[in-house]
Amino acid sequence: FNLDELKNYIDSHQEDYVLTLRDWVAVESDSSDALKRDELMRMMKITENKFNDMKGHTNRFDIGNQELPNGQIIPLPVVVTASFGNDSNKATVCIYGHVDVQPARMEDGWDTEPYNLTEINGNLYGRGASDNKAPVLAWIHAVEAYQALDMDLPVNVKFIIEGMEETGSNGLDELISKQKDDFFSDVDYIIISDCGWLSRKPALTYGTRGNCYFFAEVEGPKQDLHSGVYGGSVFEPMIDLIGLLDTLIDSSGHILIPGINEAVAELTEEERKLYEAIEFDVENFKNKIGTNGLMYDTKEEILSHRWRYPSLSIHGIEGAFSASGSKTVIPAKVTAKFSIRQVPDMDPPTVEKQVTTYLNDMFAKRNTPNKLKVTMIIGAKPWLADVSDPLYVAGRRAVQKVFGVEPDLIREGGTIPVARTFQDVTGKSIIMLPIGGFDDGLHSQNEKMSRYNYIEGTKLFAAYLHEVSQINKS
Ligand SMILES: NCC(=O)N[C@@H](Cc1c[nH]cn1)C(=O)O
Ligand SMILES: [Zn+2]
Ligand SMILES: [Zn+2]
Repeated sequence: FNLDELKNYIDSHQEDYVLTLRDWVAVESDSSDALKRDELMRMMKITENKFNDMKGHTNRFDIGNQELPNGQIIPLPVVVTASFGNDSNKATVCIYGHVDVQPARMEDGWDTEPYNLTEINGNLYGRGASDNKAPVLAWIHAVEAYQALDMDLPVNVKFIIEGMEETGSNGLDELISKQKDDFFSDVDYIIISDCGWLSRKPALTYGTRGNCYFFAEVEGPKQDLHSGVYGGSVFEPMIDLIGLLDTLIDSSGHILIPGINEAVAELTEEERKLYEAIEFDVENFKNKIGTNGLMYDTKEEILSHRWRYPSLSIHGIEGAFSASGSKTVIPAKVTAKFSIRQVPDMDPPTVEKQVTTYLNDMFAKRNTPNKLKVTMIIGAKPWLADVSDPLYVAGRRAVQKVFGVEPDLIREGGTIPVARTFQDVTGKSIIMLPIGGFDDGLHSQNEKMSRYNYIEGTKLFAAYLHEVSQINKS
């Protein structure tokens, strides 16, 4: 095994890698927008074609349809799998990734066209650049490098790539269960690279939060009303909804729904010490966000509230007047979107009951004739791994060989819904091996992937395949 040869090959092909990323970012594979579904399908086809070009054994799984909140039925994008090698003397890794993206429009405040990959000062700006197109491509390029150099792949490599991650991985759980004794039968290890470092230092991620995502719809009069003509005599849906939202959380971030905080696993002294060792600059974090203050002062408090406590966020209100100008309207029907990040030992079905019961009780107290409908549209569980697992030992070795440092062991505040499913259904060890930067702006304006992280990340993945092959050999 000659890592230097692989590193040199990757360095000398970096322009090709950037061009491929440019092609992938140009596809508006936004899974949350039904109007972009054709683009998403095209992205799945591009992914499949790429694997076919590499002579992988590919498969496309139809996972059915999606029913939109308005009742419309649209097809879900296929899930693409590919296999490289099936030597029974080698371990088999399965790499999971997604090629759908969050929405992005120039009007949101991007400095460059979100779907036109633009390089500025070593950063590659574009929607989906870091989440998750560059990491998926880095894995593909790592395999391609072995192939191009005629080096035997140290492990058999399988890929499973989906197109609905950003909206909760619809249909994927069922597919994984169905494929347990088929596609997953020979898989030894699962690798996910859908997250980022915490600082400039490489990291290995051993936990993610889950997410319960709710719609709360308040419906009143049969149509929008003039606030001068009707204001003061009707119960306004928006006032009911805002009042209701105000009962969810207090100004210090304490969630007010009974049962939520009580379910959270106790913080142990051992776990608290883990946070102490991590490199994390609170001032830098604050400045990067561009805020004047944070809810907590210390590194330990901030990290634990990002990773191991639940948080409740209110995302928006559909049906509310939000355009520029000053329309004097009373909206007839409004739907709030909010979510609660899940941590051990919370349980999404229980959270669904707690939230629904609480909101219905609070709504009843308002004595309004309007109607409330609460729906949980995503119920993803948290995931936690054992950092002493050999996959993490291999991760440390690979990081040492490529970056020459010890990685931070971190958790992720975001959610990768499928992580827990992989764990529960396959029972295999899972590692999250991130290559994204701490400041990549995932889901935000000006998302980027640095050229450095993209290229060094490709080397890390190439090195990691070798390190995994060494498990159980020493
Ligand atoms: N890169 C992972 C990611 O961003 N995941 C989404 C998934 C999700 C959770 N609820 C709705 N979508 C995230 O927001 O964490
Ligand atoms: Zn992602
Ligand atoms: Zn995402």
